[in-house]
Amino acid sequence: MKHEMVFGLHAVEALLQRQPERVKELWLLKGREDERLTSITTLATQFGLKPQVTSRKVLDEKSESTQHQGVLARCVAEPVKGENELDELLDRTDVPFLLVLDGVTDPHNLGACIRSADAAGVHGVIVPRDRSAGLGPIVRKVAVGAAEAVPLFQVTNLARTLRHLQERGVWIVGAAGEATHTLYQSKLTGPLAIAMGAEGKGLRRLTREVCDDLISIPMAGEVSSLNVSVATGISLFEAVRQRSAD
Ligand SMILES: C[S@@+](CC[C@H](N)C(=O)[O-])C[C@H]1O[C@@H](n2cnc3c(N)ncnc32)[C@H](O)[C@@H]1O
Repeated sequence: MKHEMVFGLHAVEALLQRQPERVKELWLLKGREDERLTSITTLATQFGLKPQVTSRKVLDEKSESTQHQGVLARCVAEPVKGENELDELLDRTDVPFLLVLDGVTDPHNLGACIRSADAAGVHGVIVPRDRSAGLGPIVRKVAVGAAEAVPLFQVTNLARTLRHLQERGVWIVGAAGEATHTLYQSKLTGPLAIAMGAEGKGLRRLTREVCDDLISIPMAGEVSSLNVSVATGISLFEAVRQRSAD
């Protein structure tokens, strides 16, 4: 059975709240006492887990990071969700609201996008299997628990998946700085997927061609583009605004 490390206060707490059965070992930093750690200890104890108190050096080594915030869990790796699980989500969701990330490779950006997706009420995030950061410990830590809440679907051929979404009635809107009309002029109600491009290259040509609509976020200053996680937050919350007024 494959295992993975999850660290960070929010990520480990969310894991214990949502999927405690996956957690096999839990380490806490010696000498660190605060409300959050107490809550994690209480949750762990409820599920029969005995946290091991250890030094910063051991936590750094085990997590291969210094960003663990004094909390580290070893857990059974989650099976990767793909096209079939995405179809199941569509079957059970009346008005799907999806986020597509076309090759976001920086785990901090992916984590921040998942965090915004959770806050906006997105039902699922879709990424290409080969050209994206996976759900590693940094992504989970940056997503502060959202990675345990919002499903991530890793698909083999993104353009094919987008066409399949269209066949199932989902409207695909791509965000691209050079689009001639803006996010605020676009219709973001109904079954919807918003597609964002990669940090360097933006949306790939095939992805762009599949989109039903391309929108830009107006830029007033000198720089030509926003960070992808910032653009994701702006786009998702414009959709939330339109969807709640609908
Ligand atoms: C850092 S940008 C990529 C910039 C890239 N040079 C390009 O030409 O698209 C990453 C992604 O964020 C989104 N984005 C950033 N700024 C945007 C804007 N002003 N309007 C629409 N989308 C934007 C797009 O999806 C873009 O592909």
